[in-house]
Amino acid sequence: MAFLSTLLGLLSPKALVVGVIMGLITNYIYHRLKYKLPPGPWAIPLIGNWSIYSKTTMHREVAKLTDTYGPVIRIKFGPSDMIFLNSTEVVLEALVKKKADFGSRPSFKSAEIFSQGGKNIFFAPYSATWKFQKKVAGRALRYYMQGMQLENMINDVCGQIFERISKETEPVQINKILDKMVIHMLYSMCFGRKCNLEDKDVDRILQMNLELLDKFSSGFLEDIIPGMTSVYKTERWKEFEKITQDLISFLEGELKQHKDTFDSSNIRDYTDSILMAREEAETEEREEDAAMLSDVYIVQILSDIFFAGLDTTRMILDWFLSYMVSYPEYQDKCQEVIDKVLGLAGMLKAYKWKIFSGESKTAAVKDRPSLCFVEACIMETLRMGSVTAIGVPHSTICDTSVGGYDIPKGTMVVINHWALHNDRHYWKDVDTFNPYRYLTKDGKLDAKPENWLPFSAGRRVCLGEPVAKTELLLLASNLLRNFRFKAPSGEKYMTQWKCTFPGAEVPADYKVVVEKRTKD
Ligand code: HEM
Repeated sequence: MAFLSTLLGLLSPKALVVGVIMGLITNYIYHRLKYKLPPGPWAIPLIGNWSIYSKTTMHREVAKLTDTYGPVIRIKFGPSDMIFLNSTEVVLEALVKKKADFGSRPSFKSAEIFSQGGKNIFFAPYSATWKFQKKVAGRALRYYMQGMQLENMINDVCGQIFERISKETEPVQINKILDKMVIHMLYSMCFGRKCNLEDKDVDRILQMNLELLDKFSSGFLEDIIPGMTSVYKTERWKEFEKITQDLISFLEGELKQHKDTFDSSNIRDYTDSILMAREEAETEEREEDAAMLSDVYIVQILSDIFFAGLDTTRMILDWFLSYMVSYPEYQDKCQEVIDKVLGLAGMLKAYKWKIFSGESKTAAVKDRPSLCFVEACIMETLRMGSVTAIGVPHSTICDTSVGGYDIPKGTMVVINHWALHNDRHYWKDVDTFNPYRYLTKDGKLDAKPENWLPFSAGRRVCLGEPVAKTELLLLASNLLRNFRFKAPSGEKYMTQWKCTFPGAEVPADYKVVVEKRTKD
């Protein structure tokens, strides 16, 4: 009886609160004594450094702190640690030298919903399934890039979009047209459809994606408070779940159509390439591999390619054109190089002619070595136009260290690409757009600068890097070959930036005058 009353006494609310607080304090002291954690600014208990992590410009805020704290900085995200790596030295130590230590992803409730429980590549924890999926997805992309499929698809999309651009007689907000161009390109690539600008399904997907960014990219309380969605679902959360489910249903529909018409002797697109990998695993009785390519995993691989490629590519193209308008001398130089390689033929005629004759007068992969100046402009755009300023957060799979500090297992680690790309000690005239940074004296591409890391590095390096670089070069070359982009008359245009969601800088709204360079 006395034992029971003691136990009940221990469980009284007052005792519970005291117990929890004591537990937290003990855990905090243990943590601080066991680990030499990186330094960082003072944080409000439990809430953390709200004034930093709630800002869309947190990459710039944290970069400012490096003078005080050095390149490894600890920010409190709610009650959890968030470690920012702000120099190439510590980024490469973590991602390349320490190999898998920093190779996982933190778990967020919203990411879990989007990835159907971590089944995509983007948000998946470091695991055998993630490794296998990344390998299969990478092989399928390489397969797709062989031969003429990619070029044909880009030429088809350019042909149709350019016809539309050429009708613009007033200053136009070009990013809307670029968005359409990129979504049609990805749609053709993933699902093999010939580009049709009137296709309402494609517009709907773009709209849903923009809505997701617009309404939800500011983040969720549900990601900070564990278990919140099990107790209460806000209207905002329910709306997020609905749009996400609509996007997943769209991908499921495409997968079903492909399964129904799949023919391994005729691989039509990226979806077929992944289905082919599954068929191979089944034929060779690799049951575990086939299970990792079940329908839900394939849907998520498609989601990776579609959505990881969409925003990054359309935003970088937007930056590219804004820099071409701000620096007309570089636009001139690009056009001189492009004209030399491709000749100055009739634009729309060239596309029609190509369709009839089967020959191409548009930018091709084989032209790449001759288009170094355009590629250097794209590299500089990727440095200055910070569309993935804080990349995708990493998480540690074991107790490890970086820059002389301990990083406990399960800590969130952020790569501050913006800090690397805007390091005044590394880049001369850091705020000036200068493609010559990447070129040798004789105009060839030089070795990649150490601080240039837009696609990240190591185990989690961007899966789409090779395809993104090729697409961007071909799209940019085709655009500049056919049009001259200018600031509306009399205006001196200089690129300004704004942040649409945390870590994603895009050009502030601008309009351009489009002049056709070629005759119809
Ligand atoms: C301008 C274009 C692009 C940029 C700047 C970019 C940048 C990035 C960055 C910074 C990451 C995070 C890497 C890390 O965690 O350290 C990433 C991851 C990823 N990207 Fe890209 N990306 C681009 C285009 C693409 C395209 C076109 C695709 C698909 C074809 C793609 C697919 C992915 C995937 C699947 C991941 C996750 C990789 C993993 O978690 O293992 N990206 N990208």
